[in-house]
Amino acid sequence: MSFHIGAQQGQIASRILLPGDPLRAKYIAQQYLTGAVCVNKVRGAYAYTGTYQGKDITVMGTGMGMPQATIYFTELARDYGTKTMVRIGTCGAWQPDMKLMDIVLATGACTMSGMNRRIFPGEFAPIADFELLNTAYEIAGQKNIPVRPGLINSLDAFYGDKSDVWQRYGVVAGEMEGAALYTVAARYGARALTMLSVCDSHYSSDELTAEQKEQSLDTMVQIALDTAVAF
Ligand SMILES: O=P(O)(O)O[C@H]1O[C@H](CO)[C@@H](O)[C@H]1O
Ligand SMILES: O=c1cc[nH]c(=O)[nH]1
Repeated sequence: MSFHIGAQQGQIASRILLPGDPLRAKYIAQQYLTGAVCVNKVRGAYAYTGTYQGKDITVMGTGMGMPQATIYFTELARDYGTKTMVRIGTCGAWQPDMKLMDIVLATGACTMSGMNRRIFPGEFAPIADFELLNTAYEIAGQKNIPVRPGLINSLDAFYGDKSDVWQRYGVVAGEMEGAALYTVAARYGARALTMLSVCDSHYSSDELTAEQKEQSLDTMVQIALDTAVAF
């Protein structure tokens, strides 16, 4: 057990998928994992461990925002020795040519979050692990699934006032955890990637429902599973 996770040592796999939504984790475990066992229920941050293509894998919900998610990222890497961490989140589209369900591979994460300055004593540049990123890109290509590699912005405030400066600098999406994942992974020697599915847009009123965010992100999930078990 760690301070916030009830799983015993050995019950968390070295590779893990990390949705924000714990019910997305439950859906993925039920749909894709063989022999899935729920290994954490503390605070509703459900974690399930099973196998995919014969390899151990865990999927765990980390909640919304960097203060909460950072607790889980840290305890998973530091206390359970997790080495391959793939966030599978939702995001807002920040470029006009993007639509619902488009998949982003976050090459790096801009952030103005206080969290990153508290984890690292300065201005760390949070970037994806290149091999993980490249593997996800290649797997998507093999499946003929278009993906958009690019910079994201990890925000503290979902409802903050928006500036268009990020869009002008080519940032493709906004979400709330990726920068912290990349920084924590660097701190503990894990590899990390953030993959995102577009659930709303700056340029239209289209948005996914809660149920769709839970149970219809299969295209991204399948790329993430195939990527994670390559490590
Ligand atoms: O769908 P998840 O993975 O939670 O990701 C995004 O959705 C939440 C906000 O609606 C934030 O956690 C944001 O990062
Ligand atoms: O616009 C959005 C959509 C999902 N998650 C975010 O953080 N922002």
